[in-house]
Amino acid sequence: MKKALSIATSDSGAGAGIQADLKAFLRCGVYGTTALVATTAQNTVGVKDIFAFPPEVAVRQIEAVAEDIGADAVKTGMLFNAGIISAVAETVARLDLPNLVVDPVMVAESGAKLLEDDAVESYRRELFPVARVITPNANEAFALLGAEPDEERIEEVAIELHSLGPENVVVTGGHTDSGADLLYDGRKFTRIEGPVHAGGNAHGSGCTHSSALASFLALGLPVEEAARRAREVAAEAVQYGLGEVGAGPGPVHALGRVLEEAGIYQEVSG
Ligand SMILES: Nc1ncnc2c1ncn2[C@@H]1O[C@H](COP(=O)(O)OP(=O)(O)OP(=O)(O)O)[C@@H](O)[C@H]1O
Ligand SMILES: Cc1ncc(CO)c(N)n1
Repeated sequence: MKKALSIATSDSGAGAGIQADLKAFLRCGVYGTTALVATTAQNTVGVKDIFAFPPEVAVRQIEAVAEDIGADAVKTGMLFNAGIISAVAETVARLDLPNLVVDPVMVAESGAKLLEDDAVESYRRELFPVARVITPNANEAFALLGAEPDEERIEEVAIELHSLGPENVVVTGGHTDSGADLLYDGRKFTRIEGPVHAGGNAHGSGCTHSSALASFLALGLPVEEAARRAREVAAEAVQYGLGEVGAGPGPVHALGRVLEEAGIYQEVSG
């Protein structure tokens, strides 16, 4: 079985964060491991508290996973501060871990800030240069460049982000009118279209997408095919989103369709 490592933060409500990552890994058929860098006291309504661990906590977990289990791909989610981002970048490079997908999580669906202001520079200088793919959503793509959101300029922004060093940029479009993701590989743009599911139970869609992308890279797919399949998995997780869980936007359900096809969806979700 191929393996994927998530370096990210806990969401106590388990819709996003490291919990969403493990569900997405399972959905995609890879063995998921985790390095927890911080924890949130969070539910579907909002983020009440954030507790970050010292960077060494991340380093030791990544080393433990790498020396025994290994990783065919790695994804990073919420890393919260500059110290953690630097430590993760150094460790992933030192251990030569392949297929790094960086999801530069900045703001929660509920509006809470999930990244300290001075940490943006660490993403730009330290983590993006070692990434195979970065997956900002449209708002994050502009914020990473200190620019105001303007959908007309999305291609320019992808080019500018690519110049910071990642091999590929996927700007996710969950919050745009078209709902399309945009891949830029340094030469050409590819629009990744697909169904848009209304309903608003999309808490964790970004985490699910970046984990699915890492999974498909771990399985050996080329980036474009991995990005297409990742959008399908994320969209399907939104389609099966669990409105009945919590009072806020419900968590995505990465395994919804798989459970339905197995005939056990009602027992689990009903
Ligand atoms: N309503 C939707 N219908 C179909 N696909 C969606 C929908 N919302 C998001 N997606 C897909 O989910 C993936 C993540 O996109 P999005 O832009 O929402 O990420 P994000 O904003 O980082 O997520 P999060 O809200 O978890 O932080 C993308 O592939 C996107 O196309
Ligand atoms: C822990 C965590 N990671 C990522 C997100 C982004 O959705 C979130 N809300 N919480």
